[in-house]
Amino acid sequence: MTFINKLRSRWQNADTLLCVGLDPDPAKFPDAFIDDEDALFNFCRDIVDATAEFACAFKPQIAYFAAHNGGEAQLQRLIAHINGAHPNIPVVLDSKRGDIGSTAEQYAVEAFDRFGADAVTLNPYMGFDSAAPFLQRGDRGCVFLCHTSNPGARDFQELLVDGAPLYQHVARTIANEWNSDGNCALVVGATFPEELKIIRGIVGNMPLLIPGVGAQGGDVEAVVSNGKTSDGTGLMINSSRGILYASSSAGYADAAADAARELRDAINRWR
Ligand SMILES: O=C(O)c1cc(=O)[nH]c(=O)n1[C@@H]1O[C@H](COP(=O)(O)O)[C@@H](O)[C@H]1O
Repeated sequence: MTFINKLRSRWQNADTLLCVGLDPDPAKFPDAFIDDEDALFNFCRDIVDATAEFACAFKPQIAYFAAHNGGEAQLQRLIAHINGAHPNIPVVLDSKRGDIGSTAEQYAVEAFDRFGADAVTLNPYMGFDSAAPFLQRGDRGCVFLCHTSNPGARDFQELLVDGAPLYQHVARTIANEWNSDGNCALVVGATFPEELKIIRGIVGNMPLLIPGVGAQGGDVEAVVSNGKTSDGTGLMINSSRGILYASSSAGYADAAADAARELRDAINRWR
């Protein structure tokens, strides 16, 4: 099944728009993981299994694994675990790739074949040929940065180009020219709800990945009201730290499940 169809099925069947972000930081782990060589995998597996029923997608962030010796092997095991134990939940590998075509081909193999992800986050700055190796894998999703959640998003993304902010050109070009196989999605920060509304107006029903609720201060009501499609879907609203580190005690997995349920419910109130 394609990434987009898997995501749409999950939205419908599990009634959730919550994306659980997997950004494992050993400094924040419960004490039980102190001498555990597989702590990245074991901690994330516990979080995945506890939160799966509330998730429309999982989003592992590659830097949190690649920063550690042996971490990428644990990321590989983690995605294999999700694909095996929770096969209806798509995995978005957050690696924000983008390079000349020949190198991008290797990054596509990394995301889709080595790691087995359903979708990958991509930086569109280098243009169409840098995206083509990913776009050509029509069954997999290409999630392009459009208007990011951080304060520096304004530095380039809001610069006026031919009378319109650059992020609007990105949204329009991807929706009208890069999405011929229907496998594109965009990243829009929860911290920019007005821009989210404009982007939704440009891209129709295209899925949007929305990071920035919780720790970064984005407002759930504004995100859902401004970002949802007419059928009340269209969004993967991500929370990482707010779920992973809901508790550092022995009950961390139950606390993560409670945090995921609460955010799923808060999102559903505004759909
Ligand atoms: O592509 C992303 O996922 C992303 C884009 C963006 O604009 N802002 C952003 O925070 N992210 C990622 O989303 C996650 C947010 O984590 P929390 O702020 O802890 O929920 C991190 O993995 C970030 O790398």
